[in-house]
Amino acid sequence: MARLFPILDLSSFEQDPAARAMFLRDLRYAARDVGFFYLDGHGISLDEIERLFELSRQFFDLPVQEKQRIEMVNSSQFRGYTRVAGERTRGQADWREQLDFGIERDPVPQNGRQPAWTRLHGPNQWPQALPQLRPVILDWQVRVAEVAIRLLKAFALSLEQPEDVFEPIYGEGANHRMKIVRYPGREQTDDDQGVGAHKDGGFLTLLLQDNVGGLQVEYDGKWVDVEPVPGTLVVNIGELLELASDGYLRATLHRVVTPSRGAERYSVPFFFGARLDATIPLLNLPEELAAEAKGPASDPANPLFRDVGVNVLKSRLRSHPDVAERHYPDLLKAS
Ligand SMILES: O=C(O)CCC(=O)C(=O)O
Ligand SMILES: [Fe+2]
Repeated sequence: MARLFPILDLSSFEQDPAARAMFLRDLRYAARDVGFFYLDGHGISLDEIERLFELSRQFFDLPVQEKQRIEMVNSSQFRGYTRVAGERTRGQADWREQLDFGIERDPVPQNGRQPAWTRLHGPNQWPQALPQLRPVILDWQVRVAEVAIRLLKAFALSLEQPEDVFEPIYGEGANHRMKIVRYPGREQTDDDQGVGAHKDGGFLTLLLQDNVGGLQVEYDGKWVDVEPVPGTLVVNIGELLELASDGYLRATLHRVVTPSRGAERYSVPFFFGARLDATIPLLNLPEELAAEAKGPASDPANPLFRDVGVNVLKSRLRSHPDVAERHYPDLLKAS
């Protein structure tokens, strides 16, 4: 049976013109028809992958008090630890624990005149009890951001745009977020919802999953398993790339089902986003592609803004109401 989610080899994009043309064609179909595919040939080694999983396991094995010392609610940048059921998707608790990171930088001093999203810049929270985690995460951020940029260039070409058409969104300080995630097994909950059905809000998501399985994508009205393929990253399109391509590229609904009894699942989603001060470009597609573009999906419950910072802050406030209440009460009052 043909695979619904193809495996694309990014290294063939950097080879001879024939291999490159084939890669671009496959990429366009994969991203348009299902919006999900596996990426191989990305240059990240199995050792790097294993090291990251090993440190994730060590982090989640820490005593709960250690994890709570860096709870996300301490951070106006939405960085840090979220306990099981601490995050919500469409109002329902997600049965997973996670540690969120963004770009490590100083906060922007506030004088009340900057846009609210400037408060999203700032430091991460690192676990004191596991100092080895920090260099591994910082390294992963660099490695995967590079892959995302190579891939965005390929997306641009596959849409018959100049290779650097997305440069304004990632040049000089792209913005991204990532997290390490643990889904506990069925013996700890009756709930199926590891994470509820959603689309990703950024540009591109590059996900590392272990070999347990549970990620599902909605295709043709059914939920289809994204089986683990060792060494690959699972790539999916975010809503802002869908918006930029006038719906030619699809942001697809996906979810994670709670692992079976006695199992647990680890994953590392990396959300490549645009600079917070960017405005999403609207691509001018050639006629034959424009004819196939469906227009971005519009969901009245989830309006999309072309101003990236506004969009990112909107979705962070919605996912983490405790952070919103502690650090953004001014915005909650206004809305
Ligand atoms: O853990 C996964 O496999 C996917 C998680 C996910 O979709 C997300 O965090 O946006
Ligand atoms: Fe997702």
